[in-house]
Formats: sequence, structure tokens, C-alpha cells
Amino acid sequence: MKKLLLLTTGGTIASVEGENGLAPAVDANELLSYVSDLDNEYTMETISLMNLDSTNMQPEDWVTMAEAVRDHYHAYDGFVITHGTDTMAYTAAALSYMLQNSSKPIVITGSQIPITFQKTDAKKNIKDAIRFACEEVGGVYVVFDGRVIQGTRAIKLRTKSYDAFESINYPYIAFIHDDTIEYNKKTHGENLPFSVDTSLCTDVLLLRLYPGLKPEMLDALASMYKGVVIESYGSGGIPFEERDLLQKINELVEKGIVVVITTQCLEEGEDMSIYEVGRRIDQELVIRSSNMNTEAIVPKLMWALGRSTDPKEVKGMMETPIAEDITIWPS
Ligand SMILES: NC(=O)C[C@H](N)C(=O)O
Repeated sequence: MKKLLLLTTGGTIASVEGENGLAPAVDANELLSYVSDLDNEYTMETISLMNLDSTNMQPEDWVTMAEAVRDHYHAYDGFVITHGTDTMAYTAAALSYMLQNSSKPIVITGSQIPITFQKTDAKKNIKDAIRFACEEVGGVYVVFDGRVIQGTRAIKLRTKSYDAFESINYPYIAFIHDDTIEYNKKTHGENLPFSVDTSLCTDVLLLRLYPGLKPEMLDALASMYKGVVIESYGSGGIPFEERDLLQKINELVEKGIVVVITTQCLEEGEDMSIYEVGRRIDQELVIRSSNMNTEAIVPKLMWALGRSTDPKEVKGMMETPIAEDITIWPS
């Protein structure tokens, strides 16, 4: 019989209607009591880690989650983490970097409607997450609306619908119908030892380009940030005429700030080799994001900067695939 650990962190799934709107209040044991009709092919213990709307979550909370899994890793066969949907994709990616080569499933789920409501997606999502946590697969996954998504590949695309998450730039791992798991993609198990590194440097800025952005605003960044992620356009380019951002980016790099270039397009990733606006960027100096999703790039950069302050080493870590975050499409 599988032995699972449920870690709860808040989110809509644990929310109740209060004077100021929905806010998390349900603890782990109460949450579990709503799905007590499950057949007991497993035993489950619980820890209420925190009770936050995931909008309020901070990188330090990712560390708390990663440490909870680390501290109980050997005592359980699988882990279920309930979480708000708003920042779930960031957490799933962050845990994928901090907890590498897990031979056990670490499954994150949540819901669009609280478990305390009559009509809710919460019960199905918890049941599916528990079902997947009983599988013989290692790694971090998001389970939502019957879909299993690699932890570095989930993106919240919808604010209200049950199918809030999609797997972007990567196939779905599996689909769950009732109690049956239909695999769609083989999970990659290389049998490497489980490794935990929770040091993060949170001095990271995410900047979305838009026509009219003032280049001088980049001057203010150097004293505050060690890493900047630029969500540029299309295949990845930086404006060099009129409001010249390229010059400012080169200045940032000269000051030792690491700069990652990605794209606002959700699918197919950057390819800076196509256009002049891309080729003018010195690709030896900036970090290429390939087809990583922004929700993965930000925590990966915090994790990489937590391990090294040498821009070359950080570039090497960022451009190395981890937990399926970079792939040649279709794979
Ligand atoms: N559906 C949800 O869980 C949204 C909620 N605001 C949260 O992220 O905590």
C-alpha cells in the first residue's frame, strides 16, 4: 500500500467566502475529509504548511515546500501539494529546479472553485492528484482537470474555466479518466540521485517589452537586480532604433547583470538567428531561453543565481535542459 503525504498551502481549493471575498481557511485534514470516499489503496498523512492565496506567495514559500518534501522524502512514496492556481506554474517549476531527479511523484493541484462549494472541481482534482501520486514515476507534475503536465511546462491560461492549465511547448504527460491513467508521454527517468538545492537569489526582474518602453528605465535596474528576463517579441529581438534598448542591455551585461531573452509568444520559443533585431544581440553575452516558458525561466534564474554569481556559469546552467524545461519540438 502506497504511503502519501499531503501538503496544503492555501489557494481557492482551501478558500471560504469571507467578508472580504474568498480567502484560504481550510486546513489539510479538513480538505482531506471532503474526499473521504476514496478507496483506500493508500495511506495518507497531512501537513498544513501555510494558508495563502497564491497571489501572496513568495519564493521563500517555494523553499518551505521544497524543504518539507526533502525532510519527508524517505518516509513516503509520493507527495500531493494543494496550491492556488495563480502562481502554481511558478511553484511547479521552482520545485522542479530545487528538487531534482526525484524517483517519487511530487504532484501539485488546486481548483477554480473552493472545495467547500456544492459544485466544485476541487474533489476531482485532489482525487486525480492522489491517483497520480500513487504511480511509479519520478518528478514534479501539475495535475489539473484530468491532465498531467510536466512541472516546468504548465501555464495558467484561463482565469475561470476548469481547464485553467495547459502544457506549453511540451506534450501532456497523461490524462486521467475516472481512475484510469492514460499515458501520452514517457517520463524521463535517468536514475540519477535525488538532489536538493534550495538556495535562491530573488534579485530577478521580469520585463515585458512594449512599443514605447523608455530605455532609461533600464539604468535603474543595475543596483537592484542581478538578473533580468526580457520578454521580447516574436522570434526574439530588441529594438535598436529610436528608443534604443539594445545599447542599454549591453550596458547591463557589462555591469555583470545576467540578461535572459525570451518571447511573449507562448508557443515555439525564441530563435534570435532569424532577424536583424535578433542577430544584433550578442548571443555570447545574453542567455538564450530556447522554448522555456517564462514561469520556468524566472525561478530557474533565481535558482541559478543562488548557485553562482559568475555570469558564464549562470548562462551555462540556464541553457542546460533541466526537468524537460528545454526541448527540441516535437520531441
Ligand atoms: N483558483 C485559485 O486558486 C486562485 C487563487 N487566487 C489562488 O491562486 O490562490
